[in-house]
Amino acid sequence: MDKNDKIYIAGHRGMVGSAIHRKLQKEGYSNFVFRTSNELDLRDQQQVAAFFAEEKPDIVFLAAAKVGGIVANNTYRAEFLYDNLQIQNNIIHQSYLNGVKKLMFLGSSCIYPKLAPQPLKEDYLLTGPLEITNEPYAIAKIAGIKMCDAYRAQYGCNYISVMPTNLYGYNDNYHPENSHVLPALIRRFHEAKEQDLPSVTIWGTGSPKREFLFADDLADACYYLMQNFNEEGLVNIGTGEDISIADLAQLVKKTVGFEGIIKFDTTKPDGTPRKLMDVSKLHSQGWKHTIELEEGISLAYQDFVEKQLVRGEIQT
Ligand SMILES: NC(=O)C1=CN([C@@H]2O[C@H](COP(=O)(O)OP(=O)(O)OC[C@H]3O[C@@H](n4cnc5c(N)ncnc54)[C@H](OP(=O)(O)O)[C@@H]3O)[C@@H](O)[C@H]2O)C=CC1
Ligand SMILES: C[C@H]1O[C@H](OP(=O)(O)OP(=O)(O)OC[C@H]2O[C@@H](n3cnc4c(=O)[nH]c(N)nc43)[C@H](O)[C@@H]2O)[C@@H](O)[C@@H](O)C1=O
Repeated sequence: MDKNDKIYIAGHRGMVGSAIHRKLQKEGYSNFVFRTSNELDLRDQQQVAAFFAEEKPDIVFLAAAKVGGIVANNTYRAEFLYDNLQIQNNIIHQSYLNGVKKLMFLGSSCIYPKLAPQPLKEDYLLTGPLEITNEPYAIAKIAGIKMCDAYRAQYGCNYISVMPTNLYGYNDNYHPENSHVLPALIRRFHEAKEQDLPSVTIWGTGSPKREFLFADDLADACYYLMQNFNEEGLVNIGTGEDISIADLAQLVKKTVGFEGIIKFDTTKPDGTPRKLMDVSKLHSQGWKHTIELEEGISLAYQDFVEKQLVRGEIQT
């Protein structure tokens, strides 16, 4: 990447896209092109073709997607498959037609088989059945990896794929039903404290384990790999450490300062029992995370409080 390259961050208002933007600004990049989903619907082939022909970006970060937690993935199965395939097909194909120098595709740890051995190595891709709650999303993400590899093999495009673990951070989605677990718990514990409630209920049994990476660490890794990684296949991005959902709830409870008890709603799905990333490929490339979970939850909670109380930006 050169300092005067024209950089298109698809999804620049989202949690990941905004973190990548902050990181690139910090590194001295300033030639950006952005479109919100209202200005450019990335599912629309003609709109995307016209945008690439007009703007001719040099570098693309593909961080736009239909994103959500376990219940959103399971409820809006059609949109998670259709929107994500459309968005990534349009961006990757138009990048090829318009001579984009390098593209990064963001997948997810849910591409791995539900019962794959732990930790999850990159070569476990397509070795077994997927977790059913997010199968449509995972199928779209797997197609994205294969699309980058196919354009590299046939046309020599330098398109790389990274697989982030579960993320959290600034600009997260705090929707009560559709969000991921960490923002959901931050909000629920905060509201319970505010309302002086005796208990907070979390979904599932509490026994599944998840790994969490702060979005600014992810952005740092994305920038690093954009400069140093030029191969087919995929690279996991995570911390290599996980925690049970019950223990995570205790951490959020402590950070928020809630004093009641925790209950479990076992009518809600647990999803994959465990999704611990093998990060040896990432570490061998020379990158490691810096923000540990407790610190990250504290930063995310401050951001939530500020957005909710000061700017009224949290969705209801
Ligand atoms: N959050 C997580 O835990 C994880 C996320 N990822 C991946 O990281 C990437 C970013 O996720 P994250 O930042 O969390 O998601 P967000 O929901 O925060 O942001 C997604 C962005 O995508 C844009 N977008 C969605 N649909 C369209 C559309 N039809 N046309 C144009 N833009 C659209 C939105 O734009 P606008 O704001 O303008 O509406 C939004 O800014 C995704 O690829 C996701 O799969 C991977 C692993 C975990
Ligand atoms: C990033 C990843 O995110 C999704 O997969 P997931 O890891 O299952 O994500 P999740 O954050 O929604 O849940 C994690 C765990 O936490 C439990 N849990 C408890 N209480 C709440 C709760 O209140 N909300 C949510 N969402 N989960 C809760 C929940 O039951 C589950 O056991 C994919 O669909 C896919 O999008 C993907 O790639």
